[in-house]
Amino acid sequence: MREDYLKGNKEALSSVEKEIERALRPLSFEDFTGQDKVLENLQVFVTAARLREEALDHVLLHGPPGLGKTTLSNIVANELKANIKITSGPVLDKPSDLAGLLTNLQPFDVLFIDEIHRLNPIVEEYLYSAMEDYKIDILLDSGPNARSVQISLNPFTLIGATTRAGMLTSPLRARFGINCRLEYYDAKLLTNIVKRSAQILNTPIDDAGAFEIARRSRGTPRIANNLLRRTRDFAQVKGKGKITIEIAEMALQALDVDQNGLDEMDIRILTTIVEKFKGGPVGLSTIATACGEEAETIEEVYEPFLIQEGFLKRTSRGREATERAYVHLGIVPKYRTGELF
Ligand SMILES: Nc1ncnc2c1ncn2[C@@H]1O[C@H](COP(=O)(O)OP(=O)(O)OP(=O)(O)O)[C@@H](O)[C@H]1O
Ligand SMILES: [Mg+2]
Repeated sequence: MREDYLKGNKEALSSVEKEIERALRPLSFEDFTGQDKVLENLQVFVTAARLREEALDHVLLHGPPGLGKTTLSNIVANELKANIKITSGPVLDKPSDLAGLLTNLQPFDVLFIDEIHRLNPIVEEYLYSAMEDYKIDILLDSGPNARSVQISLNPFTLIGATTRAGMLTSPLRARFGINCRLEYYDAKLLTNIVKRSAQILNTPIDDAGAFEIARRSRGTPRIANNLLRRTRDFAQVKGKGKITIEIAEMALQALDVDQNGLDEMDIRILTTIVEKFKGGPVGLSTIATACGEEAETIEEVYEPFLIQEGFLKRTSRGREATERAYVHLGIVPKYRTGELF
């Protein structure tokens, strides 16, 4: 389930879990932990827009899954005291789908388009004039009577979220006045997030227990919250209800989350590169086939964290396992001779 969820397949969640996720989601800038720079900037831009009684400039949020893009979009709308309409790239099939949403926006509303890199090119082009001049062309009638009329929209803010900023076309990217990249969270920030969530879930937790979950959550609040919920189960069934370091360690081991927070697929990727491809360099699609995972998921979900933590290197010739990966896997680099790392 966790992989499904990380892939962005939110349908993989049961309704109870969706409910919990909603309860854990921060609603104001104040509630939101971390991403200080992004937050400070957004706060200034939101305040300025409100003072001038203008729509906030369009915002692009990008970064790996589960770091808070959707959460922040909702917060921005809240702080603007505006409504938010939520949709996603793959859902907007044709320009008329988008026109329907745009024409229903009230002044200064937020339109949130998730997975904006997956917009159909025709819809994307249609979005350009809406973003630039708050105007769109609508086609009336069809056949010989067809004519298009231009209509004005209320000023609005588009917030686009993507895990793949590199896949955005440059004309679309250029139309966002505010561009924010979310980074992985350090263990200290995640500890605060875990404690806050535990409090909302009415689960007692001590500092060491919270830190243990935090440092093994791949720098990602969504994973931290998921691990917290699973650990809570262990605390209830195997302990006395409180999450301690012993309970956290037991739960994380049972969940196959290792000491560095790497999970089974992370390990499979590293082991494959080391054992089947002599440590690399090896191409992404080859790794994907060997691991039985989609290349896109590896690139989007697993690789950024493995690179950031120094287990993997991306070179022009492909992916390479680093010395840290060998050490972590407990494997001596027997294939490599001469210039080691
Ligand atoms: N800074 C934060 N403080 C507290 N909780 C957070 C924070 N960021 C994210 N979360 C929690 O993590 C969960 C995932 O966040 P969110 O859905 O916003 O991620 P996302 O970046 O939109 O992910 P995806 O790319 O998969 O859509 C949320 O339910 C929220 O509760
Ligand atoms: Mg999201």
